[in-house]
Parts: sequence; C-alpha cells; structure tokens
Amino acid sequence: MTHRPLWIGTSFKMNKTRAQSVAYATRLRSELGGGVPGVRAFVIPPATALAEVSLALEGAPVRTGVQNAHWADGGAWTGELSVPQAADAGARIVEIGHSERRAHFAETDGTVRLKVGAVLRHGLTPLVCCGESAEVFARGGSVEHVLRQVEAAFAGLSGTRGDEGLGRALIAYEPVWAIGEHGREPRPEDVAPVHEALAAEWGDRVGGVLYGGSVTPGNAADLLRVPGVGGLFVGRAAWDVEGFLELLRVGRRHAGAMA
Ligand SMILES: O=C(CO)COP(=O)(O)O
Repeated sequence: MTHRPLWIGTSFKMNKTRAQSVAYATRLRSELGGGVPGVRAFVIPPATALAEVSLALEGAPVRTGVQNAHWADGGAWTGELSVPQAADAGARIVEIGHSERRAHFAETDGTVRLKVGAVLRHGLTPLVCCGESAEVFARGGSVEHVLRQVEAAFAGLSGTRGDEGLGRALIAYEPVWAIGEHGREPRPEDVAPVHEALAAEWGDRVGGVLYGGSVTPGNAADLLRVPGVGGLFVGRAAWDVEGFLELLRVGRRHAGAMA
C-alpha cells in the first residue's frame, strides 16, 4: 500500500516582520536540503513577507501560502488581496475559513465556498479550515458540525484525488477549543471521530486532511497516528524555526514507519 505524503505546515498568523520571516525561511532552506522524505512542508507568512519568503524558498522543498484571499480577481475591495495577487507573490496554497476569520471577520460558509472556487480556478491549493466550538464538542455535535462546514465549502465541486479540481484541496480540522494560547491540548481520542468521518466522506476526494490546534513536537506523533490524519497545521509550536524542524522530523519518522 502506498501512502500519501504528509502535509506539515505553519501559519505565522499576524506575527513576524519581513526580516524575521526571511531569516526563518533561509534557515529552513539550509536545514532541509533536498527535502524531508514522505513530507510536504509549507509556510504561510504574513502577506507583507510572502514575496520575499517565496523568493528565499524558490526551488526549495517548501511551498508558501497566504492566510486569506478574496474570491474576486480584482476590483474595488479595499483591504483585500486576490488569488492572482497571492499567486504573483509566490503563494501555492491559500488558507480559507480559519476559525479566527470566521469569528472576527465575518467569514461564512458562503464566502468560504466562493474563495475555494477562486483558488481552484487559478490552479492553487485551497487549505480549508473547519472545526467546532467547545460548546458543540461538549454536546457531542462535532462530526455533524464539521461535515456540514466541509460540505458547504465544496458544494457543487467534483473531482477525485489527484484530479485538477477538488482533488488538489486540503482540509484542516482545527477544533476551535484546541487553537491558540487559550486552547486545550487534544487527546487523540477527542479528535478521532471527526477524522474518521472526514476520511470516510472526503478522504478519496481531496488531497489530504490535516489536524491543527495545540500541536507540539511532544504530541505530534500521537496525533499523526489518529486514523485519517494526513498531516499537521501548526501555529505557536512552529513559529520558532527549530520547532518547525522538530515537527518535520516527527513527520519523517512517522512517514518512514508507515512506508
Ligand atoms: O490555528 C492554528 C493553525 O492554523 C493552530 O494554532 P496553534 O498551533 O497555535 O494552536
């Protein structure tokens, strides 16, 4: 049985200057050399640093991405960034629908769907974030909630894994209760039911399903062993490049054990 590569990446969120971002990318490049066997690494810096980080990583085995993009190709949308602009700055991945954007910037299932369409139309990879609140988790509604979000994100799209369309998309399951400094570190059994459901429903149709939320080098191996988890999407633990490198080593060991 062949295994798909693990996707392991980080978003810097609203952190780091251009110089800090480029220093991170430069160190990553020199450490990774030809790449990490079995792992696809990606870095999503702030938009101000995207072009320079993409240049610093040109030809290196690390993709870059953008944290958000508009669905229109251009126009009077003050403060926004289009998918073609992100691509022009080197992005190959476009993060869509992170819970912080849903909570604070009125991102809805409807805008997520529009953005997925734009990203696929331009040949980039949408990284669609989904996840339930602590309240929904507590009442046992996680699976239903997440499946509904993902169904809405991909409504009307078709394709199979490896195809040009939906098959390129990535899903990041990030329970809201697990994200960030106030988040709770998940036990593998907390997130297993959603991953099982996502694998059953979407596993053969998309490029991969990642887990995100309080991932650390200490819990990464256990989370990668949850059936259906095809990678990790990391915040705080990867903001120091040494932390990201450690997570990539965990990924390499996991991929090696699965080979
Ligand atoms: O939101 C996340 C990645 O998008 C996860 O953040 P943390 O790893 O800091 O919990």
